[in-house]
Formats: sequence, C-alpha cells, structure tokens
Amino acid sequence: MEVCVVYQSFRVLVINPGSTSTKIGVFDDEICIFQKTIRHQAQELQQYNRVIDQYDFRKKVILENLDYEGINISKLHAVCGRGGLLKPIEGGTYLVNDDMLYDLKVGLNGEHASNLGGILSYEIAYGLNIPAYIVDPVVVDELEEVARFSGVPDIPRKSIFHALNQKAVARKASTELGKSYQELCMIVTHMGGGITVGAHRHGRVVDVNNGLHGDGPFSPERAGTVPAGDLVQLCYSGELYRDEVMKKLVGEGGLMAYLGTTDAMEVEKRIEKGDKFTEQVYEAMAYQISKEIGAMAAVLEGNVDAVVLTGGLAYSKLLIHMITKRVKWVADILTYPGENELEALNEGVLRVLREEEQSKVYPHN
Ligand SMILES: Nc1ncnc2c1ncn2[C@@H]1O[C@H](COP(=O)(O)OP(=O)(O)OP(=O)(O)O)[C@@H](O)[C@H]1O
Ligand SMILES: CCCC(=O)O
Repeated sequence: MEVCVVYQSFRVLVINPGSTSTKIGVFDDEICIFQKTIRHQAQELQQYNRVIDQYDFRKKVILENLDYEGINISKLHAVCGRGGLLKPIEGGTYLVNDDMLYDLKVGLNGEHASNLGGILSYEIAYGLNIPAYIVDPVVVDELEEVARFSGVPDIPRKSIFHALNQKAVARKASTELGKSYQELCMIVTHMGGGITVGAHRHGRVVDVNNGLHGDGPFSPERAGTVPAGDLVQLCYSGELYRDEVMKKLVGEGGLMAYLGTTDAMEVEKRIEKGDKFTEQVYEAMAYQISKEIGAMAAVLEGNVDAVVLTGGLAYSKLLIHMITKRVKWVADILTYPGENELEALNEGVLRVLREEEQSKVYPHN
C-alpha cells in the first residue's frame, strides 16, 4: 500500500519595528516571498509622544504595503513581531498574551521600538483569527546567577542584548559545525549600532553585556562601560540634564562621540586617507570587543567551539582583522555579516507551527 504524506506549508508575516523604519517580510515556509524596509520620515514619528502612540500609523502602513504588493493576508497562518523590553524571560517563541500586551503598552522596562512588534502582530493576527508570536526579545535572560553580581547589590547586572540575531547565527554556525546548538559552546558577537558579546553554553546565553544601558565595548553609537566614579561626578556636576547624560551613553557615545559619525564605512574612508586619530579610535573599539570576547572565553572556561562575529560591522574586513589578531587563540572565527532578524522571526514561528518546539507562555505578574 502506498502511503501518501501530506506536507503542510505555512505562510507567516513577520514585523521588525526599528526606531526609524519598520521591516516586514512574508515567508512561505523558509522562502521569503516579500520583504521590505519601510522608512519613516522623522516628522511622521515626531508627532507621537511615546513609541506606543505610533501603533495605528505603523499598522496602517504595513497593511497598505501588503495590499499594494497583492499579498492576501487571509492566507496567513501566523504573524510574528520582534519582542520588546518585557520582563526578563528565557529565549524561545512566545504566544502574545494579555500580560505581554499590557507590559508592552505601559513600557514596563522602558521605551523601545521593538515594543511595537508584539502589539502589531497581535492586532493583525486577531482580525484574522490566527496566532501572534514574538521570538527571542531583547530581554532574553538566561544568565547564570554568578553573572548577575555587579558589586552593588542594588544594581544587579541585566541581560539586554541582540538575542534574536545572536541565537539565529548561533544556530546557523551549529549547522555549519555539524552539531546542534545545544551541543556547543560559542561566543557570539553582534556588532551593529550597539555591540553585545554573549557566552552561549549549550543553547543558553549564560553571560552577556547589557548592550542598551551602558556595559561592554563602546560601539558606533554607545559608550559601553565607562569609569563609574567619573560618571557619578558628571551626573552631579550640575552641567547636564539627565537626558543629556543618557545620550552620552546611548545614541551619542562611542564612534559618534569621538568621530562625529556612526558610519563605519565613513570611518574607514578616513583611515584610508591617513587619519591617525580615527585609526586609533577604531582600533580601540576592536580592542574593547576583543577584551569582551576574552572575558567570555573565561566564562566558558576555555571550552569554546567557535567565536561568531555578526551584525553590520562584520562586513568590515578591517575590523574583523583587528579583532581576529587578538582573539584567534580562543577558537575558530566564523563571520555572518548583517542581521537576519526577519528570517530568525520566521524560523522561530515555523519551529512552533511544525511542532518541533512548543511556544512558551509569557508569565503573569
Ligand atoms: N559594508 C560595510 N562595511 C563596514 N561597515 C558597515 C558595512 N555595512 C554596514 N556597516 C556598519 O555597520 C553599522 C550598523 O550595523 P547594523 O545595521 O547591524 O546596525 P543597526 O541595525 O542600526 O543597530 P543594531 O544592530 O545595534 O540593532 C554601521 O556602523 C555601519 O556603517
Ligand atoms: C541591545 C539591545 C538591542 C538594541 O541595540 O537596541
């Protein structure tokens, strides 16, 4: 007797809201049939006081774009958004529930464009009677207890990082190494506007710098760790408002503070023209990234299967060279330039729809 296996195919809409753009993609299984970065004018967004107030505007723009492309949303099986500053939770795919919606709407852990991801996906999915998910939000917290000590009990270390892209490339690297993510120990470094370096031990990120709130290497737009006592002095100098100090740490720190640009390609042009100070600053960023990788090698007790470099800066051969020369002793270095966040959202949903993984439940207060 012939057995006929019916293969179920899934169509998923994924939404990644950024500070100046909304990236959307529609996937048929692993195949991306439509992808677009919708850029928003500063004036369009400035009229909203809070990120959350942009919700109606972004939803309308997403639906208009899908309609224009002739994508029939009634054929969707699920919608997935990038998750925001929620309660700390372990990595995975979460069904959007009422508790999550509440926390995203009130901005429980602060304002971040990704807070809109869960809300937009829920609202679009609700009208279609299909599930809405988020995958690996920036608050994924799998830290070991020892990693939470900061030296000041009132200020425990927090896990806020590029969880979605770090975990996606860690899985990709595992496939390349012929093992599962759970079998390996890797140091994954996401180098974008912010930089985060995670120690991935058997599928869990047991230590990572808090890339959003001033910790770790400096980056194109962030200061990273700064001397704490001097920062306190600055805060109480009476010369700066709170927002101005925060901007020095996030937004106008790092390359921006030293060189007046966050664009590494522009930085490299200046280096090519012989600008020695620019070269020194770039080298310092590579030095700090390398130091953080070395620290994570200690976290993993030297058992490191690969050092993985990703994010926009991983396109830079010069930066990769500067880092490689300092950390090649740790393990083989694999590079995955750019970020694959739309693919990563889709893959997270497919694992659940195909029942390879169960969706997780966002905790009640
Ligand atoms: N081909 C390239 N060569 C060198 N640098 C590049 C290249 N492409 C992008 N970059 C640099 O990568 C950085 C931005 O990376 P990316 O696009 O990952 O950041 P983002 O998405 O804005 O922020 P984040 O990744 O922190 O969320 C910028 O400094 C940019 O100049
Ligand atoms: C570090 C968390 C993601 C971001 O850069 O905003």
